[in-house]
Amino acid sequence: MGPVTGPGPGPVTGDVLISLDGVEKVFDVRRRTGFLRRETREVRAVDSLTFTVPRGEIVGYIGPNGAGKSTTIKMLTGILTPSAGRIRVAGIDPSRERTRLARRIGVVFGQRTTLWWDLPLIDSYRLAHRMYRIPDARYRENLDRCVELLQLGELLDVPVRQLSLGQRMRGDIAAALLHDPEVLYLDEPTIGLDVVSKARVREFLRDLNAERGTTVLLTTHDLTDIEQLCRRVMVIDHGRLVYDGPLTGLHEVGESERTLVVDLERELPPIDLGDAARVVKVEGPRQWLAFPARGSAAPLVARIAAEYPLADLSVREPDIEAVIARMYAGRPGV
Ligand SMILES: Nc1ncnc2c1ncn2[C@@H]1O[C@H](COP(=O)(O)OP(=O)(O)OP(=O)(O)O)[C@@H](O)[C@H]1O
Repeated sequence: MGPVTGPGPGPVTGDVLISLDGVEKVFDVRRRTGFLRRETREVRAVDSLTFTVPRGEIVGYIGPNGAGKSTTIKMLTGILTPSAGRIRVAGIDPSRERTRLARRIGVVFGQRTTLWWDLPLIDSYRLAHRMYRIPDARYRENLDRCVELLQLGELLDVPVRQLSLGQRMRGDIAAALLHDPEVLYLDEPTIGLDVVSKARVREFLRDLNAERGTTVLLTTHDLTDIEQLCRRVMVIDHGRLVYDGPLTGLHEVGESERTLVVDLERELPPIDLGDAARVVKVEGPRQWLAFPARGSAAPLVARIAAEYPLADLSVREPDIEAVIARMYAGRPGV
């Protein structure tokens, strides 16, 4: 079964920077089944994966734990070789020409750093300067820009191990960009960051994409990252692509619900709006009502205001994790 395709983001017209065609990755996992007996089991981490990403796009790549996201990114960087299928990134077969590809891509793994732990931050950048043979003027320009936009100025002489998580993450993002990569793979770039650091990282990525046209493939469990950065989302589950399209379309596929949070002037029995909405929670004078995401909140608000002593009210957008879960639930066998 192919992925569900949303109504956009429209046909791919720009040049294709990343392409996967029927890509598979199977791991042989050996397991002990007795004193001397071992059994080899196949884990199909990625299965029949086919998609393209045009230059300049920011794509969210999401799915539950163990879905195959990291395996895909490892194949796209050349760390892992596919068991079957064809991958091209900037015209290069990643597993065959990993070193040549390394000059064209940047990678940030949120859960581990590529920076030198005991050295001041600037030393990792100097090493990258030499390793990638970045022309001096370009290195200076890129470094200055990252230092300014990621606010690294006061951190350059601090050993990496002394940086906070958010500071280190900004340091890692800069390290991935000094050699002007055309593609940036980001695996959980905002994990563990506070709200302010998250916002800073997102703003930086938006600017980078707008000004330099850097293509970004973003893996995250923080769906606000996706909402704020990506027009297109790919959802993977059990190694297969199950959705490819805009985020709004994902809501529709998931037939999700929005929530009205209603504060009444006093505690009352659950609000009754018939089939239009249903009460999912009551806590004192506050009630939560779920209604279809596609519907408008306005008539519901009007009815509540007319029939109940209303003190305050707000609308909550669907939790996208829930949308995805619902989507899987509705598609047995994917
Ligand atoms: N080196 C490996 N050897 C054996 N199995 C592996 C290996 N790497 C990944 N897997 C398996 O492949 C499947 C996909 O794993 P992967 O790490 O790609 O998922 P993920 O979507 O990145 O998950 P998460 O969100 O938890 O990081 C899982 O079942 C995992 O156990």
